[in-house]
Amino acid sequence: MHPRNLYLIPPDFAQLAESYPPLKPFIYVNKHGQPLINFKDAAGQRCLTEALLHRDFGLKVEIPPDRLCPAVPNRLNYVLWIQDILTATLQPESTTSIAKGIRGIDIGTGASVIYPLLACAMAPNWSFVATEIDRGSLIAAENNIASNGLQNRISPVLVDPAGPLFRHLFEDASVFLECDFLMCNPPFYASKEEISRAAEDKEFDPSAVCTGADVEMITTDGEAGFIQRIVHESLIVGTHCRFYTSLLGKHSTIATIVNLLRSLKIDNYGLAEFVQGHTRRWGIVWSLGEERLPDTLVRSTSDSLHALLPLPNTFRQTYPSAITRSYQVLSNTLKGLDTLCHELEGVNLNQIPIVPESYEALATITAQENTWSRKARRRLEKLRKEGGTGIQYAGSQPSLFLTVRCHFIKEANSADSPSEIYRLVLQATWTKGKDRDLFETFWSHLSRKFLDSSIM
Ligand SMILES: C[S@@+](CC[C@H](N)C(=O)[O-])C[C@H]1O[C@@H](n2cnc3c(N)ncnc32)[C@H](O)[C@@H]1O
Repeated sequence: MHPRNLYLIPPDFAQLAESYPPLKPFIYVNKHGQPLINFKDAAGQRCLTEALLHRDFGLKVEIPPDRLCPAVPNRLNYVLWIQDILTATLQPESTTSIAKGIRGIDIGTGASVIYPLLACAMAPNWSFVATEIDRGSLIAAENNIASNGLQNRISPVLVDPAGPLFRHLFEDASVFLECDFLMCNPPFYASKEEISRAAEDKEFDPSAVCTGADVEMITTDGEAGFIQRIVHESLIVGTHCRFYTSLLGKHSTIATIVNLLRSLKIDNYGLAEFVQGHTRRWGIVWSLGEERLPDTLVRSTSDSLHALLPLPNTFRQTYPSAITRSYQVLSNTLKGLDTLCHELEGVNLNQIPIVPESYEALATITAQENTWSRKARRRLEKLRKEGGTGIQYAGSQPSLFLTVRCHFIKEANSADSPSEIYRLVLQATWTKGKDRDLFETFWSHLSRKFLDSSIM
């Protein structure tokens, strides 16, 4: 579960019913005296969702009995993950700054409008376009939006099931031209037969009754086909949307979508795993822009995803603590690459500081091109000898953005020296750019300089 999920500790149902009395009839006490809810009772499930949204988010929501009842804790995992992605990549110069607000699209919002309502309840500057093909669900969604006074922040849109999923929204200036993210909890199945098979295999939520109507659960090409359509439309919309995301309910879908992204040369993607009780879901995100996603958010540690993960955006190397000159090595290396822009914070050390863990040198670096390879340095040298002033980059955008951090970590030493020693950690994080080779060659150059200094 997401570490910021309110439901890391399961709710006390008796207390919840006190704050939302309509829940009381659905509570029973088990033989250990524990108040519980029967998740196989659809009315009880619905009332629980309404109670949690009411007590924890101040939302008034009515879910029609014949439509999908969303489980709040797992819907919250997905919203929190998107919040993390946006927080980690929000650039001051971003076209959709905090002042303008965060704008998202929810594909297939359902009667509960669960994602837009949760997100808007948590963040006052978020707004949504929420699409739906089912007129009944859309009417219920409109009522839920109005009950919460969110008509000016959530715009429900009825879309044609045979038409595009979202690309047309970008052609219609009355909706919007730019957005920060797209999210979707797609229909899982390709047919009724698949639903029956999944029920036999107990693939989904074995402990809860599924309240979804066919229109909500079934789509012609199934979950994978639906997300493939999102990928193909994202190629058309491009960077008008910063991050495309989707929830995945089937493990087999992950490889299908990752392979599609790889075949389209989209390397800026990531995967997360959300575990909630018996339910396991995955999140996929990709971007056609330059903002690189932090490994902590998109390189899930789950073994089952290992082969499908993107390449890392952070490299780390440790060195003997003898490199007290880390700041100096970093500073000299950066100065030596004269066309590179950098800002360096930290202090020059002559010895290991008294509190080594508190030491940190930080550099923010941008580069227009490779000035560190042997070939590039020879070229610059030649230009200089010919009397030129070096390469002029006036007005051109940097192609590489990264941060470098040096700090110390404590390590218990081996038996021959029981005392604790410190090692220096050099870490580089790629934050923006399209050219992985530029980042990786810079890292090789920098880490080699540190290695050379540690053996001197
Ligand atoms: C699994 S439900 C998710 C509902 C809600 N977002 C939630 O998480 O509880 C999928 C939803 O997508 C809708 N849907 C199916 N095809 C769609 C399409 N082409 N465009 C927009 N919505 C669609 C269904 O009607 C349904 O409401």
